[in-house]
Amino acid sequence: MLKAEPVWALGAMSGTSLDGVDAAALLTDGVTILDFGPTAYRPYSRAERAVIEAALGLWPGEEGVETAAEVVETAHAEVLSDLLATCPEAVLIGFHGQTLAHDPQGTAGPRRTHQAGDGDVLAEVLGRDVVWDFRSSDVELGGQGAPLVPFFHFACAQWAGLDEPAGFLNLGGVGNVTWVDPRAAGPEAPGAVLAFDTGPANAPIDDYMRAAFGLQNDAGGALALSGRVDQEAVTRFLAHPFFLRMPPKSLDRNDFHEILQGIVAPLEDADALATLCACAAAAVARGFEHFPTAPAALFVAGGGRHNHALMNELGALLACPVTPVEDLGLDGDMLEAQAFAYLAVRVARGLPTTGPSTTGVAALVGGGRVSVPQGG
Ligand SMILES: Nc1ncnc2c1ncn2[C@@H]1O[C@H](COP(=O)(O)OP(=O)(O)OP(=O)(O)O)[C@@H](O)[C@H]1O
Ligand SMILES: CC(=O)N[C@H]1[C@@H]2OC[C@@H](O2)[C@@H](O)[C@@H]1O[C@H](C)C(=O)O
Repeated sequence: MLKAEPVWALGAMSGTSLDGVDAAALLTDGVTILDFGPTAYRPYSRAERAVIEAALGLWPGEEGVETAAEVVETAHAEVLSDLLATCPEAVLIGFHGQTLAHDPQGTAGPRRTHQAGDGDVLAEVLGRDVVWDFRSSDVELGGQGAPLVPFFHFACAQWAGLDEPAGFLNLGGVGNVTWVDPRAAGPEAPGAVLAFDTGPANAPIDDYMRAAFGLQNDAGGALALSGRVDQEAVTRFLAHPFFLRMPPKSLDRNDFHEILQGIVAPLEDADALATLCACAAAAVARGFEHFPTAPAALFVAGGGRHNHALMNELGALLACPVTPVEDLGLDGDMLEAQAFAYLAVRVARGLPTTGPSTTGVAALVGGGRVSVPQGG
């Protein structure tokens, strides 16, 4: 087990938007953020993305999973060895892997979650201890297995010197939000955080752009900004049973695929995109109803903060200021990668990574397996 001294760790995240791997270095003792280090990004090629996409919804042992895992491992080995070259002092690596399937409710079989990529392989290639499989034990113990970033959001709030409750929103493929009270003693203290997935965010927007135009995304939300929101469709979207559930709650990438397909089908392109942005923002606003107190501000990370239509919708719906996490001095493209560096150190120190207020697990849980390089 690591001592309580700060160490440099690397973290890597391959998110639900399937765009690529984010990696970042962090100096931490697993409680406090002491410094942010270099970052790196490695996009998936079209062919790699297609392999991963074909494996979405699959569980270990099913055909296609092994090939997807190899793509994930190769991309991570590349980006993490580049990052190690710029931060050789890193002693530990947090490796999330790629979620292929997530069913913590057990709606289609046993309750389970599946992240592709083997930590043993990366430990061997990179010559460092690798912490991975962060979600399984939480799900086995009755939790949602997601979101995992909330304890790091708490550390970010303290690092930024916030002194009243605030929200941290991640707009990735899926959205997740953390209400944080930075005055609490630590992230695991009662009342420190409340977190849950909010709903779909960029994934349906990207899927639409790919199908309609062969593009990766609606850059800056430009097309959505020229469209008109179908408010009646947003109301239909909000009738989805997910919004009736109390947190904790989490989502798989395509959980809203069918309903959103139905919503956009009759609309013109620009109106469809404007409506998808309005749905993502309305889902966040619904989430606010669960917060213990009104947050002083909502700080937004993830690629969706670059989508001005989405950010405008959020600003219009929420009573508090909505701003990118850059306003706190944080890097909104790397927050999740940094979170997995932070969580890796917590695992190595035997500290919990999730709890009743983040995943709904009955007690605090330290998720994650540690792979040690052979002979290391
Ligand atoms: N300039 C931009 N304009 C619009 N959308 C953007 C822009 N830049 C990135 N995005 C979108 O942001 C997403 C990537 O963000 P991010 O890396 O935060 O997601 P992720 O980590 O893959 O997903 P998740 O957090 O759900 O796991 C993609 O859907 C991408 O299309
Ligand atoms: C199962 C899974 O991989 N969920 C992702 C996804 O992407 C955003 C949201 O849904 C969040 O719950 C989670 O990722 C972040 C890193 C988390 O666990 O905090």
